[in-house]
Amino acid sequence: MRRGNLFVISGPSGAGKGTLVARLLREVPDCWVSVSATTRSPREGEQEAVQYFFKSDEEFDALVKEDGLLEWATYADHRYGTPKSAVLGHIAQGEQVVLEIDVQGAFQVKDKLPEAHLVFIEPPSLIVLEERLRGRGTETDEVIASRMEAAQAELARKMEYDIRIVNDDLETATRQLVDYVNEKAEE
Ligand SMILES: Nc1nc2c(ncn2[C@@H]2O[C@H](COP(=O)(O)OP(=O)(O)O)[C@@H](O)[C@H]2O)c(=O)[nH]1
Ligand SMILES: Nc1ncnc2c1ncn2[C@@H]1O[C@H](COP(=O)(O)OP(=O)(O)O)[C@@H](O)[C@H]1O
Repeated sequence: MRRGNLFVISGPSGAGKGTLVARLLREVPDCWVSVSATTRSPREGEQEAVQYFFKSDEEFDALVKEDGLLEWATYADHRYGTPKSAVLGHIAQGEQVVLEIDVQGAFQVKDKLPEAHLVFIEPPSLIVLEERLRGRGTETDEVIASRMEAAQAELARKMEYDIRIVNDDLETATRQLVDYVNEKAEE
């Protein structure tokens, strides 16, 4: 059994985090991805406890109050947080635990668990990022504008991460992510 590790994956909305994490899961058998709690509404096709645990504001308040979250942050008018006990349990079982969370949350995790490995997924350019967000077809123009604004602030912190992966060619980016996780798991 390999030693358990924590990987935090951040990057602007539309950079390809979800796509890369899905591919990582297929390639690394001892990998487990945390499901976050959020106050945003489900998108078409999203299911409770699969993409997120969808919460009302009151339910999210209760999670914060009972110290049930490893970290939480407000992103584009909604709150998102990582359920703590599942994450710690899976690391203790020797798994490669992945959090797909925003930049604010990533540094909260690093403060609490300094051994966490921070991975930043970069788009090839802001133009490509906007094309991908539009191409995904899940957000209104207003939401896309607010995510493009958030992207600038996120990209400004990329040098604080342990590794940056530019998601231009999907195969190349997948390989870089899989190799990084396997390398750390074997250290
Ligand atoms: N801090 C924090 N951020 C999260 C969490 N879950 C998701 N996020 C981030 O919230 C942002 C918006 O996520 P989402 O609404 O699913 O949009 P998407 O990333 O464009 O698919 C992204 O940057 C996610 O990485 C969490 O538990 N904590
Ligand atoms: N390397 C890539 N080349 C082209 N399109 C991509 C690439 N990676 C992801 N995409 C597409 O870009 C969109 C955003 O990707 P997604 O994984 O949802 O981003 P995020 O989770 O970071 O918000 C999706 O439609 C996805 O299929």
